[in-house]
Amino acid sequence: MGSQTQSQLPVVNFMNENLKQGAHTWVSTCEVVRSALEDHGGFLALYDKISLETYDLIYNEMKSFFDLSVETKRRKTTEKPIFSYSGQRPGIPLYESTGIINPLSFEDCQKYTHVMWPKGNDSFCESVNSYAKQLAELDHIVKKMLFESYGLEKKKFECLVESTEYVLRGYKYRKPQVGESNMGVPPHSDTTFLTILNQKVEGLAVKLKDGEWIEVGASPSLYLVMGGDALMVWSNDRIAACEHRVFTNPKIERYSMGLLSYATKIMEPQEELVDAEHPLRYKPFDHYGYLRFFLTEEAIKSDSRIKAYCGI
Ligand SMILES: O=C(O)CCC(=O)C(=O)O
Ligand SMILES: [Fe+2]
Repeated sequence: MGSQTQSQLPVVNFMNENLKQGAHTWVSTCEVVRSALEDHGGFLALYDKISLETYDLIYNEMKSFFDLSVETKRRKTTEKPIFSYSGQRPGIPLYESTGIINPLSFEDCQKYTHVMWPKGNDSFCESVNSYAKQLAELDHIVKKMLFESYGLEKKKFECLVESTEYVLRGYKYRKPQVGESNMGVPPHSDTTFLTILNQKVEGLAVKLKDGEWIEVGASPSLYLVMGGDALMVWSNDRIAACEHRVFTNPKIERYSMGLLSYATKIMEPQEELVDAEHPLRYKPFDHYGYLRFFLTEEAIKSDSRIKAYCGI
């Protein structure tokens, strides 16, 4: 056998008791998080704050959502672009997903639940809210580490958190029919600032910087953390959005969950990340403007939608 090394996506352990701000492990983990994002646009997180009970509940509740009629699932829940239900799309026929906006607010979870189940569905509402709250803790730690690793002020981190809008997305992929491809979602990067994904069933793969595709495992404590297009702008291209794709297992339906973050305020590349080696690459960025631009003809025919929208 040759001594060929296999490329890997970094794995960061967030279950470590020493992972408290200021501790030795905290500082070294900040560096691992930043270099993984800079090198590959993402990493795997081991995170056990979400109990098995919450994990089972959220996937059961999401199954009950996807079991609703298409007409019900398509009910309008928001005016915002790309945040609502998506399914039965010709290019990706196996794929369905729904987004719950601001899932950290119990009231907003209730509003969403009420549209889908006018007579109420407390267990859906409670599961969404508690799952999102627990997953947002991981999102906060990752962002805090990234800010610290770049030496940015705590105040800047707090501003970002304040201007963040979360969307909790549930995904379902039906089994392909005979003769149908098992492609779930083709290679793409997300429009988010950060995306955190967990999958109940395998199928997700990530492209490393050397071009190799790496399969992500399925486990209740395993999360894929990925930078999206907004993180590219924020980091002035030091972090490239993570390319990923989904192939389904032809024998089983696939479910996954994601916590996606967006910026509600105009975002600019961090001035500390602009220097002679990294000249300013983006104009101030309106995340919701970008989401509206994303599906226009101009965006679709461009080489890079984010560069076409606000690149310099
Ligand atoms: O199903 C998944 O795990 C990820 C789906 C995805 O990447 C997307 O919808 O952007
Ligand atoms: Fe994606």
